[in-house]
Amino acid sequence: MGGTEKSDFHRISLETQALFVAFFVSDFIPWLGRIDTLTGQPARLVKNFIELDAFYDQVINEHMDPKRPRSEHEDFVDVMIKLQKDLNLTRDHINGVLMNILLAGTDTGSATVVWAMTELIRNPRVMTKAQDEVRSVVGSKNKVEGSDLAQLHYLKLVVKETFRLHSPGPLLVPRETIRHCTINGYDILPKTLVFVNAMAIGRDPEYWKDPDMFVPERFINSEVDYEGTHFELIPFGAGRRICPGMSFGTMTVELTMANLVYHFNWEFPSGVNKQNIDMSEAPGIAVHKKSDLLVATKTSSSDVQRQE
Ligand code: HEM
Repeated sequence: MGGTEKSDFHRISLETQALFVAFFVSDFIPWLGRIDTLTGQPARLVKNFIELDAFYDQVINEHMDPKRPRSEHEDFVDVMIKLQKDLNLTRDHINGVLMNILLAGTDTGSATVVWAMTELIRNPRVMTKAQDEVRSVVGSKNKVEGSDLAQLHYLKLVVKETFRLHSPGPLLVPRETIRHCTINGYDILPKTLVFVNAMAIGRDPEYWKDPDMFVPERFINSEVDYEGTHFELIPFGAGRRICPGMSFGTMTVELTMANLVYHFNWEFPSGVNKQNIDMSEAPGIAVHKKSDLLVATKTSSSDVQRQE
């Protein structure tokens, strides 16, 4: 993809994110749906989906062009085109997978990396421990690879603690009840739209000691994981709509974090410190840090090794 396409996609996906959390009167009072039409919300939705489809079409067309320069590795669009006949895939299938990966699979991971870096810089003890682990496992290889991840036990706890405290998709995907049920004494009628607040659950003092503290060690000797069976930690949801990209997403975050702490020493730039750093969240389907994380790098890992 060229530079222009990337920025085009960024613009379109920002609009998609905005639409996910936009206010539609008809969500609350269905018979007043005309107000949405008057404010132009449905037209905005349609325009956004047309733009998304056009973008995916362009990517697929480029991949089908026989004159396209071959890259060393196939990407997932190449693979799907190759498998199209064998698996009976239509263009809509490829388009749908592209949408899943590009919309559901990128923003969540990037938001997690920013929150994890923020917590590491606020907690130098944790940062040093993670750095020591990564640097001792990777040594002078100069790059953390996927195969190193199995040995990065502490780094994995750092990512897990980030998922608990900063669940990137805090309200999961909305559910609709199919029958009457009672939760905590509240009657929930059939066809009620239900939101599960994974972030609030991850910070619930009934289940977590010092819930607002960033302490990756809390998971040592704990059987709680985020794979959808321990309901106190559900950053990827649970049940049949659980995130299908959980392993891929976790691995991407772990690998990115491992390389960031391996290569650089990080600190706050002058004027910013643990007390005054802005930890507020921006509204959106994936919750990003509201203000950009400003950081300074001190030395690279190669400098560190040279000093040793
Ligand atoms: C750090 C990374 C990620 C996080 C935290 C995350 C989180 C979530 C959450 C909370 C849900 C809603 C689950 C529910 O309501 O029970 C979800 C759904 C989904 N995620 Fe992820 N996700 C991540 C990465 C990915 C990746 C890499 C992909 C694709 C390659 C992906 C694809 C999807 C899809 C397609 C759904 C909708 C599933 C459905 O509704 O049936 N996600 N994700």
